[in-house]
Amino acid sequence: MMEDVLNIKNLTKRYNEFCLNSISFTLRAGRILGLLGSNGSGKSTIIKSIIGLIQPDSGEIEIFGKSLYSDELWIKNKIGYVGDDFFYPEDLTSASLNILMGSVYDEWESSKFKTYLERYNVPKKKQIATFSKGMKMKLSLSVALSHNPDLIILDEPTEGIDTKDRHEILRDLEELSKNQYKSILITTHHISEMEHIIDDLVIIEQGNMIVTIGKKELLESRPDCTLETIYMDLLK
Ligand SMILES: Nc1ncnc2c1ncn2[C@@H]1O[C@H](COP(=O)(O)OP(=O)(O)OP(=O)(O)O)[C@@H](O)[C@H]1O
Repeated sequence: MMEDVLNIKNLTKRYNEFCLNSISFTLRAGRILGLLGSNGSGKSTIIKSIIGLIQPDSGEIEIFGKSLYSDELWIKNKIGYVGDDFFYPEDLTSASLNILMGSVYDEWESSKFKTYLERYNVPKKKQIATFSKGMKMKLSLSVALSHNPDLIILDEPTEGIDTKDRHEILRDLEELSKNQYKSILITTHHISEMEHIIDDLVIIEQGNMIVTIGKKELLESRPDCTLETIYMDLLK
């Protein structure tokens, strides 16, 4: 039986006019799960709840069979996260960040970080404060992939990144899941670009769960359609 890496049960969070309404899904080991939904449907709210950046009103979040709050430090080491929030000290360079991260993460791999910086064309000696949006995203991704996380959580990780590097990143994610058995939760608005790497889907709309399903099963239900077409139809 495949191991459950992430188990979300009845996750609920209410803001004034928005309600994330009892969301449940599972991410299994070695799989890539695409979390899809329109702008404002609640994807980042789910992701920020999983990594503990926001406090949900109710529901359960289990990571590797443990409650999110039971062993926060252990779980933080196990998760690589990239989102629109940038946490790193901007007066540093990528090279000095490499040293700092060695004291933050138990399994920091300095040489792996250097390899990612080179592969994604991230400057090493430039001050992070002067980085472009795309450079910051690629730096966050390089950090997230360099401390040996078993669960990788990516909130629109290819936003603002040029075509060549986007393809490089998608290839790396596929390799991490297929060859290294890492589990990946990813949100995107670029379904056709991600289609080939995604194994499972969770589709939400206005805070409500539409479907959680395997990609293969979904494509087989509409043999002549692309994932994007099926997705658009589901939102109607
Ligand atoms: N701190 C907050 N206070 C009040 N409302 C919020 C807050 N954060 C998010 N929301 C609202 O919650 C809803 C869901 O937002 P969320 O960022 O989760 O959507 P999303 O699916 O990630 O959107 P996008 O695709 O545009 O990134 C939106 O209506 C948003 O305005």
